[in-house]
Amino acid sequence: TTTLGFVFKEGILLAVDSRASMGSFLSSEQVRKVIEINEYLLGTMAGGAADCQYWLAYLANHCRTYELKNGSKLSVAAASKFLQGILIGYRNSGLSMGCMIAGTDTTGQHLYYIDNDGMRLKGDIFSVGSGSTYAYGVLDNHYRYDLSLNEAVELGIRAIYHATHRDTASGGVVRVYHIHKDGWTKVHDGIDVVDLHYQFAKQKGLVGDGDE
Ligand SMILES: CC1=C(C(=O)N[C@H](C)C(=O)N[C@@H](Cc2c[nH]c3ccccc23)C(=O)N[C@@H](Cc2ccccc2)C(=O)[C@H](C)CO)Cc2ccccc21
Repeated sequence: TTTLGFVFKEGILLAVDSRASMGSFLSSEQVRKVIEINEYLLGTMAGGAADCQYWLAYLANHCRTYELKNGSKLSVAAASKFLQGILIGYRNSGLSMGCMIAGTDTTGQHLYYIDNDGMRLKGDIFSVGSGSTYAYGVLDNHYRYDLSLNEAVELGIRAIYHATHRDTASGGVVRVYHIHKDGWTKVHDGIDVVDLHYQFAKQKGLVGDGDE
C-alpha cells in the first residue's frame, strides 16, 4: 500500500493506490483505501485491511452519533483523538493500522496520522504504507505550500505512481481526493498506474517503457 496526504494553499490533497495482498498473492487491484467518513472527514487505510475498515467504520458511526446527540460536528482533532484512544486501548493486541484522518472544520483543514502504536501526529505531509518511502522521495522533492490544485493533484498522482512502480505491494489504480473549506471532492477515482507508466516513460523520451 501507498497512501499520502499533504496540506497546501487550497486545502488538503489525498492520494492512494488500490492493491491488496495476502503474502505474495495479490488479492485485489481495486480496493478503496479512502473511507468517506462523512461529508467533511476522510480516512486513509494502510496495514491490516479488516482492522482499518472496521475501526474507521466505527469512527464514522461515532461521528454520526455525536452529531445527532449534540447538533454539532466533531472537529478533525477530536475525531482523530477518538481513533487514537481506541488504538491505545488495543495496543499490543495485534492490530495493524496506519491511517490518516483529514478533514475540514470551523478552524480550517487539518491532517493527522494515527497508527496501531497509538501514535497521533498533526502534520503537513504524510505517506503511509509499504510504498511510503518512494512517495516521500517524490513529495519531499516537489512539495510546495503554494501549489495550485492542479499541481497538487499531479504531484499526488506522480508520487503514488512512482511508489507503485517500485513497491510490489502497491499498484492498481490511483484515487485522489481534495479537501477544502466546504468538505471534500473526489478528483480521480481510478487512474490505472500502467497507463501512467507509459505516459511518464514518453515524457522521459524513453523508447518503449524504459524497463528493458
Ligand atoms: C482482497 C481484500 C483484502 C485483503 O486482501 N485482505 C488481506 C488479508 C489484507 O489485510 N491485506 C493487507 C496486507 C496484510 C495481509 N495480512 C496482514 C496482516 C497485518 C497487516 C497487513 C496485512 C493489505 O493488502 N493491506 C493494504 C491496505 C488495505 C488493503 C485493502 C483494504 C484497505 C487497506 C496495504 O497496506 C498494502 C497492500 C501493504 O500491505 C481486504 C479487502 C477489502 C475490501 C475488498 C477486498 C479486500
